[in-house]
Amino acid sequence: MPKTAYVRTKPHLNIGTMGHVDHGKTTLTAAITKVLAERGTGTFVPFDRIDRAPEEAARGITINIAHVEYETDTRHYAHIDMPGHADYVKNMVTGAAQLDGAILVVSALDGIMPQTAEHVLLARQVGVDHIVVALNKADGTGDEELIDLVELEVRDLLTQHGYGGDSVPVVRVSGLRALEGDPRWTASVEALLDAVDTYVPMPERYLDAPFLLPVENVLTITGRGTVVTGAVERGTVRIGDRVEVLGADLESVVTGLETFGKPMEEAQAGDNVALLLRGVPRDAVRRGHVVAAPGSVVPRRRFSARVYVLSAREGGRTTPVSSGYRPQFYIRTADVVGDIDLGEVGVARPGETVTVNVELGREVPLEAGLGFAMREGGRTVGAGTVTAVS
Ligand SMILES: Nc1nc2c(ncn2[C@@H]2O[C@H](COP(=O)(O)OP(=O)(O)OP(=O)(O)O)[C@@H](O)[C@H]2O)c(=O)[nH]1
Ligand SMILES: [Mg+2]
Repeated sequence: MPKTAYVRTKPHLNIGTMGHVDHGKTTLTAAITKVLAERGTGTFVPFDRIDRAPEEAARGITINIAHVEYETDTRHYAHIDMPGHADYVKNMVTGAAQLDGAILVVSALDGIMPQTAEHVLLARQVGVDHIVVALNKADGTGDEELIDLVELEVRDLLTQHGYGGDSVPVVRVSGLRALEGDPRWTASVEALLDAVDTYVPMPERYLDAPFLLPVENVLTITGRGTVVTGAVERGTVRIGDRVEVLGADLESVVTGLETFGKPMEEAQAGDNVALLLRGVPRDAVRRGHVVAAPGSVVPRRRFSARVYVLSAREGGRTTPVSSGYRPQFYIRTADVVGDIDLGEVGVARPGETVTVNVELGREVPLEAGLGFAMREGGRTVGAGTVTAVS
């Protein structure tokens, strides 16, 4: 049976759930789909369809990012549910790099925890401009004053990272009770969705720019070929278009185009899509590669940047970094090692902001203004913005 084509009736945005492990992101994601399925604008995706890898089920945590799709009255959303566990921050960054807005899930019982703060910092760095807060597990405490304190704490954290914490919507919800169908908490999830609809603006989409898509994932469809997925950063692409895969150093032709299993004629900036690429071996393409209009971007290795070195209190290093330091750089969906040159200053202490020159281990598409995070040994050690590419 032919699949039903995607019909673009509402503006499309990419959002997602982030926050500390076990604060209820996946439960809330399932609850959102349930509430909207009951309204008739979505399909219910149960918890175990979101955390569906055997290891996720066994350990009771999210490891991989998962995508679900739904509509509110005014918008079509792709929603990425991200892992909160400290070991999978890498996957969280890949998810966050595709978002137009994020739902920060904070357990009202626990308040801010290390990955709450780390995710806010990383979201800021990879270009998420709007956050809505879900104070989750609000069913679990009879103490409203305690929740008030958590709310103040979260607003403060957001302000520290440039999100204007005073004006960010903070909605008290219970994903679990909403999932169980409790009317009070179903209403709380509806209130959260209304906040997302009204607070997260439709971003400017650069439709006229040359096509560019950072690769999030690579799959094989037996008998058809290699598929890459991700959110289109700019431009448009149609079946039959020639594209270049930067990182794999090959050219190909788009022979299929889908969003959430629905075929489309043309994908445009913001769309979360799967591209079928002709003649591309599965092993040639990886997360972090970039699919682009041929010749439209020249990948580079060297750039200068302003970098903030996280303090120990923020989970960063306790000792200074000096020239020759080689952390991993998280740029769009890529993570690539890079060598830091601090010039005459020579060292940077935790808590300082410095100008650095970087030489990456491989070429990636770079441009001034691009944000990135630096990580080492499983923790985030710095956050920066590209100032010039050389
Ligand atoms: N009381 C209460 N418990 C909740 C609520 N939401 C989630 N939980 C419970 O909290 C635990 C963790 O929920 P998850 O949804 O897996 O949390 P998560 O944030 O997705 O966890 P990671 O993805 O591993 O970071 C589960 O036992 C849930 O049943 C809620 O609103 N109220
Ligand atoms: Mg989860």
